[in-house]
Amino acid sequence: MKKIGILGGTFDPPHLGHLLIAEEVNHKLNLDQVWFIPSYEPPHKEKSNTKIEQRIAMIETAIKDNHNFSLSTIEVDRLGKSYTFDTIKLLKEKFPETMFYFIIGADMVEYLPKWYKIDQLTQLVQFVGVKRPEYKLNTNYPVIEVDIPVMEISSTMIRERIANNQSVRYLVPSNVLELIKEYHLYDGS
Ligand SMILES: Nc1ncnc2c1ncn2[C@@H]1O[C@H](COP(=O)(O)OP(=O)(O)OP(=O)(O)O)[C@@H](O)[C@H]1O
Ligand SMILES: O=C(O)c1ccc[n+]([C@@H]2O[C@H](COP(=O)([O-])O)[C@@H](O)[C@H]2O)c1
Repeated sequence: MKKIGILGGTFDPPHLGHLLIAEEVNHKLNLDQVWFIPSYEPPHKEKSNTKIEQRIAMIETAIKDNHNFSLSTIEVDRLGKSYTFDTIKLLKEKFPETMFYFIIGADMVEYLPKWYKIDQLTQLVQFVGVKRPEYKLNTNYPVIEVDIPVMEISSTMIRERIANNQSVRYLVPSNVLELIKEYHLYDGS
């Protein structure tokens, strides 16, 4: 049976935290691949101001040098709110022989009780939780913990630093930074 990790997210923009958690989980759980799945419309937060094409382009460039990583546009193709239950159901139909591991940071672990059809979802997918500053990983839901070097990086932090004219070098991959500049993202222009 194939083992595929999924990192779902808004990726506005993708940063080194995303890449490191995908890499660590991929290695520690011996996965075949990790698929990055950008949400079209996040289920629980404001729709991103960044065009979906630009979020996709940033993910593609961020992951292109890692042959274990790939992009899936399954949620973008579906449009509407991107509930994980709908995505996993579709993936299980398309790939019945694959075991899916859904990777989430501790902020999302804390939020699990509010996920759409969470009790059914935990029957379909194995959640994998990773530490994140200021959030707790302990939960009553079945979540495997994978140890990672904890990183205080978020997309919010990247957007705020750019808006305040601070450097984000070494917080996002350099090719993502080039795209951020090309698209004039987050700088108020
Ligand atoms: N530094 C990090 N450490 C651990 N998990 C992270 C980190 N950054 C993001 N994640 C996890 O990656 C997934 C996708 O995150 P997302 O794309 O929303 O980024 P974010 O940094 O949380 O964004 P924002 O600040 O805009 O809310 C989520 O499960 C989130 O918990
Ligand atoms: O399905 C839900 O109810 C649900 C609620 C919160 C988050 N998620 C998913 O969790 C992933 C991380 O969310 P986010 O907002 O941090 O990008 C992303 O794939 C979301 O679609 C899913």
